[in-house]
Amino acid sequence: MKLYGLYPITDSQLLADGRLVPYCEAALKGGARVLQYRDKSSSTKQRLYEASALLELCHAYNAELIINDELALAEQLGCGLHLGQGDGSLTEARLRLTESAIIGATCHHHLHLAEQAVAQGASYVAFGRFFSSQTKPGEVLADIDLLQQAQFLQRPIVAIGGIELDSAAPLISHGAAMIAVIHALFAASTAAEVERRARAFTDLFPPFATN
Ligand SMILES: Cc1ncc(COP(=O)(O)OP(=O)(O)O)c(N)n1
Ligand SMILES: Cc1nc(C(=O)O)sc1CCOP(=O)(O)O
Ligand SMILES: [Mg+2]
Repeated sequence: MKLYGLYPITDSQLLADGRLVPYCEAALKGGARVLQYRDKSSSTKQRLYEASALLELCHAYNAELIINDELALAEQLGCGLHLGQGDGSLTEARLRLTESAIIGATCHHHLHLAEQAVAQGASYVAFGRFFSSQTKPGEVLADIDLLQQAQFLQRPIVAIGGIELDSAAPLISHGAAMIAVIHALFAASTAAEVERRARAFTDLFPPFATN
C-alpha cells in the first residue's frame, strides 16, 4: 500500500543548484513512498530531464513518482499525475494513462469536488490549504473535520498546505492517509536534515500500514 505516509512535493527554488536529486533521495530514505515533481518554471526539456532522474530514483526506492499538472509528461514516463481543478480532464487522464496509474485531484475544501473526482477516476483526493502556506499563499479554508467526512469516498485522502511536523498528527488522526509537504521538508540546508525531517514525518504514521 503505497498511497500512505509523507508525500513530498518538489519546489524548483528550494531544490535549485543541484539539490533536486539528493534532497529527494533524502526524503525517500526518510520513508516517503510517493513523490511529486512540481515545476512551473523550467522548459519542457528540463522537466523531462529532471522527472526522468526522479523516476529512476523512485524505482530504486520502490516509490511512486507523480507529475504535477502535465499529462503528456506523465504519459511519456509512465508514471502518476496530479491535476488541479483547472489542469485538464481527469477522465481523459484516466483514459490516456494505464488503469493502475495513480491520478490525484485537488479538491480544495469541497466534498462535492472530491466525489466528482472519484467518479472521474481519481486514485486519491487532496484537500487544502489546512494552514497558511509559504509556498502557495492564499486563504486557509479547509477544516480538519473534512478529512473524516471524506472517508466515505473510500479513497486515500491527502492533506496539504502549510503543514509542519507539529501540525501533521491531528490531520493523520482525522483520516489523512498522506501529508503533502514542501517547505517544512525541503527548506533545509543539508540533505541529512531533509532525511531527519522526513523520518520524523514518517514516524507520525502508524507503522502497521507503512509497507
Ligand atoms: C497533493 C497535491 N495537492 C494539491 C496540489 C495543488 O494542485 P493545483 O491546485 O493544481 O495547484 P498547483 O500545484 O498546480 O499549483 C498539488 N499539486 N498536490
Ligand atoms: C502546491 C500546493 N497546493 C496547495 C493547495 O492548497 O491546494 S498548498 C500548496 C503548497 C504546499 O506547500 P507547503 O507545504 O510549503 O505549504
Ligand atoms: Mg495544478
